[in-house]
Amino acid sequence: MTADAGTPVIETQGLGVRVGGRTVLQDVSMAVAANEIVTIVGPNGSGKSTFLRALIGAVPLSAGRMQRLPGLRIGYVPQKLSIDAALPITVRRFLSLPRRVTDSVAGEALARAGVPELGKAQMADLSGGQFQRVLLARAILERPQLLLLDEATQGLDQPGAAAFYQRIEEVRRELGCAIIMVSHDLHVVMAASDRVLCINGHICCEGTPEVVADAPEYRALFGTGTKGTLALYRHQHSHSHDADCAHDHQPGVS
Ligand SMILES: Nc1ncnc2c1ncn2[C@@H]1O[C@H](COP(=O)(O)OP(=O)(O)OP(=O)(O)O)[C@@H](O)[C@H]1O
Repeated sequence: MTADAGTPVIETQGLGVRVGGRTVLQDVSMAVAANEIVTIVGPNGSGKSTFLRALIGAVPLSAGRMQRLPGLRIGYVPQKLSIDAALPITVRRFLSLPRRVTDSVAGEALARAGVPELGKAQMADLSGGQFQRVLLARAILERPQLLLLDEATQGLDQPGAAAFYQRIEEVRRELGCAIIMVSHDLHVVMAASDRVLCINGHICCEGTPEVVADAPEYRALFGTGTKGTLALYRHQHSHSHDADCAHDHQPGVS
């Protein structure tokens, strides 16, 4: 099914998640419309990956509600996926795990991900950028209505990351899907996003990239110059939190 523009494909109200007895996320309310690209930024350990995992149903909610379009097809590119280098497996076979797909479906997904030539390559032989493209191809095999990407450009150099995000825009255009992505490549991602959510256990601020870049809460986290990644690790958190927000606010903690 397709979503009307304006109908959220996914929505959370007062979402809370506890992991290992700690509140990792609280009171997260957001909605993402069809065809929208939303980026989630926040310091290490602020709950970004946990939020994506909650959206796909991999971690239970401890509070609040989540609503998805009925039968919503979701594609997910995880932050890490390790494949045993000793295990010979081609890209084509990898795309058929865990569910077998036809050659035409696999070929179309690889083409959309920008790596049509890689079907016969061994997974272990791929470069970091090629590997990420193959993960993207796997996530879009079933033409998702919502695509979630968790730091999909980790380990790529800046041109590689920029090319990847450009491809994401094309995928959005071709499939008409909504996209939620977590990224540390602030400057690149901010340009590619319709909306940014800044999360630190809760939503600190949100809006268009321009609005968020100017928000005091964002500046408290990332510094006044958008020097991107470096500022992220110099996390100086100044605004107050509710007592139940157990995030420890240590820079560099993941
Ligand atoms: N399986 C788990 N068991 C215990 N604690 C966890 C687990 N998963 C996440 N956490 C904790 O939850 C908090 C949020 O983690 P999460 O991975 O969501 O943060 P993040 O914002 O994605 O961080 P990063 O930018 O480093 O990837 C962290 O304090 C982390 O230690």
